[in-house]
Amino acid sequence: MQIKLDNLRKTYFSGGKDGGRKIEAVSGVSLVIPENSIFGIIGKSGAGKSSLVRLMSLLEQPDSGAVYYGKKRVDNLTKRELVLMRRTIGMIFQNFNLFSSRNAWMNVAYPLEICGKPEKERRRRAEELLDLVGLGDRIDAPISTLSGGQKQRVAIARALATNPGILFCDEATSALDPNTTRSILSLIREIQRKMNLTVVMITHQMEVVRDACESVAVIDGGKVVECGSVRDIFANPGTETTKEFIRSVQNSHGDVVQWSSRAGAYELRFVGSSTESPVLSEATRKFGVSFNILAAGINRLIDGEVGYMEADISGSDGEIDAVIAWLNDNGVLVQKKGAGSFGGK
Ligand SMILES: Nc1ncnc2c1ncn2[C@@H]1O[C@H](COP(=O)(O)OP(=O)(O)OP(=O)(O)O)[C@@H](O)[C@H]1O
Repeated sequence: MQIKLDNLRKTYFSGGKDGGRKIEAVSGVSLVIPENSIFGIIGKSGAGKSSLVRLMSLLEQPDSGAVYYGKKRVDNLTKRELVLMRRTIGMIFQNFNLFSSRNAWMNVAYPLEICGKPEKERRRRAEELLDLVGLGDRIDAPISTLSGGQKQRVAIARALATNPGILFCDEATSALDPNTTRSILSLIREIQRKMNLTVVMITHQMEVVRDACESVAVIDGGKVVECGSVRDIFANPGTETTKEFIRSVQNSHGDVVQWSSRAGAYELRFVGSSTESPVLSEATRKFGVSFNILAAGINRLIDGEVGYMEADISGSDGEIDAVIAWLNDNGVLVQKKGAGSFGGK
């Protein structure tokens, strides 16, 4: 199901409405999240992610603006309509929110209990879902005996119990180690494909966006500051906030190898077929310039790769201008360091 947000606003008052400080947590957010895809919403602490997800998942009403699931407006439902609509949404959280007094299958079956399904049916569905998330052999396990990754698998199974069309993942991997994070992200991708879900991943980790999402919105100060395909955003980040997020993943996994303490004067990004052709040697031959490469690396995204390089370019001003124009035409985005974004975005 497509999700559309139309100019959403939400203000909170810290310390009470009278005389308290006014905080515009969500400040005019409009987004279209395509159905049957994985969409990331990334922002730093305090950017407004949790406030936004509460509005999108109908846990809170906006002060103004509208939320649509498909063609239906859903931010102004009656209590009864809301109960039914909530069954079309699954949610998972950073701290799993499982009942420690119930074992694995009883946690998964909980939403079905609320819907009044008989025990036999609840058990059968819970078994099927625990199997799907790789815990078919831990159906009766007490929650306290499960690892963090296994707990999140139980939470995913529970979120899917009512067969929702939308899955919200609110910092779902933030409490997990890198290997477990990768396995949970790959499970979410597998489930998304199998069940044709629209998945919204709220996160502060660019790894999550890089490893799981097709599109992403970057939020800052309650506003969307940048939105697009993950590939375009990695290739050509338009804001300092996005650049910082990208730098954080380039450094954390050693994706960029830097063999000089000195930064190169130019940043080059290779997208699509330019990652596979010898463009730099061709550029050297054609324009008589030379490249001194100081750092390079690659980001592997779910639908391709974006190469990154820092280099000095030697030649006359005219030669350098000509080679940059030629590289741009051949799928390599070039930017003088510290000169804003590529392509004048
Ligand atoms: N219920 C509330 N009452 C008062 N202020 C709130 C409330 N919820 C959020 N805020 C404020 O709104 C702003 C955005 O907070 P929010 O929790 O949405 O950000 P976030 O991006 O999810 O941050 P984090 O990653 O740290 O959870 C913050 O200044 C926060 O203090």
